[in-house]
Amino acid sequence: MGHIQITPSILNSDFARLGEEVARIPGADWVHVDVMDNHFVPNLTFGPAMVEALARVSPVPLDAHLMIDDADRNAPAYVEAGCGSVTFHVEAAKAPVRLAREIRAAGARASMALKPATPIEPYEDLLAELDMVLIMTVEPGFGGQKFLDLCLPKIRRARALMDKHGVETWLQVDGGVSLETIERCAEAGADVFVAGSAVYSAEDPDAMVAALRAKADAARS
Ligand SMILES: O=C(CO)[C@@H](O)[C@H](O)COP(=O)(O)O
Ligand SMILES: [Co+2]
Repeated sequence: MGHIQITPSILNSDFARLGEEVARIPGADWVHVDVMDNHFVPNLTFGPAMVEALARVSPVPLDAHLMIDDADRNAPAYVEAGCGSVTFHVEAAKAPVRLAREIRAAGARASMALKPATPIEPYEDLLAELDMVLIMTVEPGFGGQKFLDLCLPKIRRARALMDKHGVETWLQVDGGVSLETIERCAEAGADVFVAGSAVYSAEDPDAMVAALRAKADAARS
């Protein structure tokens, strides 16, 4: 299991001041950018040009979460835009192994996301091809939703499969992660934590990043 990492989502930040919003979280490990196309999910956010502009000013690397159809064709643009990590949804990819290899070859970390109803077991043999697996703990599309406890067993099963195969793949959780829920995720085996509304509704977002990290670290020991 890797060290604890916190990746705040800018989905609930002020889109009119994105450069300033990312400057408020210098203590984060990554900035999580939720890319939505109004097809894979019923919401629309950023495209590659916007992400490229953000990558130029962000104090930490970008962790792109692509909630878009036809991931095979559309994901490589986000590596080119300067993201350090690119996550595609397996439900939107026709050839996930080829896509993961393409993302890695282009110089980014390759990651695969699963919606709450998508099982991890069919993808056991893909783990070595991936730098990270993202387990959604809400239905993708919007920030500020309630954490789904029903996803915790899948986090445990994913960690067990990673241990069984001896891979270094990170395990990210995304959706409803807060001071109330992060310990449960860390105990289940997650090591990378997305937090959107918890960070950007806090008076001091960087202090919230530190508080989330401390809770996850404590849950580990
Ligand atoms: O991918 C998504 C939503 O689809 C997430 O990244 C959320 O935007 C995180 O926000 P909170 O649930 O933490 O408010
Ligand atoms: Co996300």
